[in-house]
Amino acid sequence: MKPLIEVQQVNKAFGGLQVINDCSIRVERGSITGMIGPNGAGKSTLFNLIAGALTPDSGRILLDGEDITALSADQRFHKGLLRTFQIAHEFSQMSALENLMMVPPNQAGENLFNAWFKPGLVRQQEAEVRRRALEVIEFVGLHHVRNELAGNLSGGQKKLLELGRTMMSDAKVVLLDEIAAGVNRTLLGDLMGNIERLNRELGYTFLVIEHDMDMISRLCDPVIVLAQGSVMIEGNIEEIRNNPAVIEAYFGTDAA
Ligand SMILES: Nc1ncnc2c1ncn2[C@@H]1O[C@H](COP(=O)(O)OP(=O)(O)OP(=O)(O)O)[C@@H](O)[C@H]1O
Repeated sequence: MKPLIEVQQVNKAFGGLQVINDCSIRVERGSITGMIGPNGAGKSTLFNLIAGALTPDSGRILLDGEDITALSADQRFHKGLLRTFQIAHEFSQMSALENLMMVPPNQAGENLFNAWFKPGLVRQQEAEVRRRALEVIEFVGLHHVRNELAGNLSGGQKKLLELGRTMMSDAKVVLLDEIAAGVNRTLLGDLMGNIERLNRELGYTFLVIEHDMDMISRLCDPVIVLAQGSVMIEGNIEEIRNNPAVIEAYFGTDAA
């Protein structure tokens, strides 16, 4: 079967610095693929290249077999390639529920033609969006704070809300960039449980960059280790943990 994401021999330099170096990865449909690597290995740069925030100097990026290298981040989003973003400042003054209701693209309410000529349709679609937002907020465990301003939520609750926002659109694959950072262990447990359920029950595919090894061990298979802009090794977490080259890349040659 075709991989959902395929990065083929991608290169990216900033000035004279070759940050991504003939890098090829595959993210299989239905997987939660982890990506780890030492600081500066190029993980965030690779995410930006996949999401469309950066353009590669050479190489191709495919989504479900289609070459998306020339598409903008927005066009990739509409094809179901989503990335969690921090809640933007302008949304912090809206309730958690309203934040979810803002997400769906192609809302009929934004279409002037529909607003003038099909007001019934707009009301019907708004009701549908609200129903879905209520389901999603229940799913991510934030029903009790649905009317709180997003800006007043704790760090961990904001991450759950970000995950909820990705669920409001039709995602094929979700890129998660260090979502464990700054989240307390209880909420992190909820977050991981929700990612597992999205994967198992709803068929979401994930690509996860994470420094938190507990999270990588619990969720991810396979795990890709990136070093100096290319793949050092890929395998399950045990293979990664026991690989001497990985130990050296993380801890230096003195590591026992
Ligand atoms: N826009 C940019 N301009 C110049 N250099 C950049 C730019 N973005 C990243 N770099 C450099 O590219 C290298 C890789 O950075 P990147 O953030 O992709 O690594 P990372 O693996 O995500 O690191 P970390 O784990 O610390 O987040 C670093 O040396 C960084 O300084």
